[in-house]
Amino acid sequence: MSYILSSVPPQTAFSTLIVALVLAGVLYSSIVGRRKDINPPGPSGNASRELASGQTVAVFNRWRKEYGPIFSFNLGFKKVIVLNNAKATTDLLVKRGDIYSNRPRLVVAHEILSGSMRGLSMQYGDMWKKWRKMQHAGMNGRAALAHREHQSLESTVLLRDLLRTVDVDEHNNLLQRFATSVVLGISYGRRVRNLDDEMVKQNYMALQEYQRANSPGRYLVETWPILLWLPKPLQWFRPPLESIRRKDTNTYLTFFRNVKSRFAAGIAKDCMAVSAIANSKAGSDDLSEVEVAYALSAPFSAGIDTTLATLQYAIVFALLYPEALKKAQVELDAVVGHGRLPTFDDEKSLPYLSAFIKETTRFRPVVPLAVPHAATADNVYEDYNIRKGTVVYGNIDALCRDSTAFSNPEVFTPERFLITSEAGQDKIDPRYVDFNLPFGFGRRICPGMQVALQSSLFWAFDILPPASGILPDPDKYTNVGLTRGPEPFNYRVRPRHVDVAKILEEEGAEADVRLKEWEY
Ligand code: HEM
Repeated sequence: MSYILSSVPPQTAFSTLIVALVLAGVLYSSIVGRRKDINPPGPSGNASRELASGQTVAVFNRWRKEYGPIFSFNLGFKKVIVLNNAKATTDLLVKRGDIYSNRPRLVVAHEILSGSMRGLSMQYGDMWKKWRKMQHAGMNGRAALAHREHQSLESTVLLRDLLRTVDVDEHNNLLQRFATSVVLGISYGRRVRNLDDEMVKQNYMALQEYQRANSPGRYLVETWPILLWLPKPLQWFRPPLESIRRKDTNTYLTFFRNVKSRFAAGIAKDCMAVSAIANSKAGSDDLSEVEVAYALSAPFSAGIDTTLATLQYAIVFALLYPEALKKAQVELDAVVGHGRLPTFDDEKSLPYLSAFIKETTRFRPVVPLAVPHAATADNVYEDYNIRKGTVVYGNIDALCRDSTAFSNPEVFTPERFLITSEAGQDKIDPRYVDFNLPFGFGRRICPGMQVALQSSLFWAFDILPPASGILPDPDKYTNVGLTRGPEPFNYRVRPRHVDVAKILEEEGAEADVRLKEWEY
């Protein structure tokens, strides 16, 4: 998932001229009596340099200790506010969803390169609402049943292949292939057999261009959108970006039209593309064909790194907390037994396992700062006047470590999510019942959060330290845009009982055949 912090203003004579214009604007607004800016405390000056280290989470957490739960700073000409407690994030990002559901403006990556069609960075408004409706329709209801079937089959193949493979690098490829296939199954009803797949490569290419276009300081127009007032032929930055856009558009349209042909032939699997085709009404003001084609790429940009990192953390915590893994396995043995793989229907009977997964997402949230929101109107909160256009981060990492919400937050404790009985009364903190904090806030909350994580890994395998005995350090991260995962680590898997290999080989062979329905 990518949404990089904004760009650094360059020091040129031209910028001096613009500064003069901006100052004139500020002077004008103070003369006409605008409410005085009162910002939360924070570091002075332009914070770009400090944030350029790429250690944004660590820097934010340091500033939180220094300036308090709501702090602010300047990034170029942008004002940024970071919310670090549950009250402020709920008050603003959830309860004032009508004001705080926008995204910061991305002139190059979103507007020019993507024709304003990428939902993740889309401004809040009618088009985003249609985009979001399409995401929901494609992930829930009838489509969800097809996703579950596809995901279960892929999961069986994954376990079988993990068992056959000793090399940990190869394990990571298998996990990544699994996450990629699940996500492309959601968008296009299509399976990915290996990571050299053309659809995967082309999607990655488009994503890399988007990330490159987002690199801080790369484009003057990002800091000075006033350059968009130049006649188009004079906008020197535009032609290469538009050429990439034509290529991306072509790629996405080809993917979508492929599903359309399969739909017409009656052979398309249920997926987001199919639900978009089925729900579109001639002559309506729905998303256009090209907008739908772009919308179908959203799960690829937002769903793969996040799913993969969560799976990797589940393995890390199984290694670091073997007693928690053991409890999950005792539960699996009691509910599922040794004779078959777990299914989605077992989920409700596996509370400890589901608590383990929740705790995994809390203990090291994989999108630690969510995706930045932005305010669409001036408003007052506590003692502060927050201006329209202010960028607002909900610091998920800090919220998940808040000791007023989670007792002993630095200890991995799935039990906190279990219902306990005290004096004959069932007890659970209501905040934990639908725990979705790692998935963001309010109207922008992750639409893919129902894409369930797999339970069968722990059914099949004991997760063991490598021969070297070196365990992973959960505080060493690999960052990909706004997503983070653990640094590469070693481990071994060992089948838990005599029947595992036989079941995985048999069910794996059957899954290979059934998955052909998703192959094209
Ligand atoms: C464990 C896995 C995942 C985590 C932790 C996660 C987390 C997040 C977070 C924190 C946000 C930002 C919410 C905000 O702005 O407040 C987000 C947005 C989003 N996620 Fe996920 N996500 C996960 C998996 C997925 C999957 C599997 C998909 C798709 C199949 C997906 C699709 C999206 C999309 C499209 C958005 C943008 C929503 C918008 O801007 O309206 N995510 N996710």
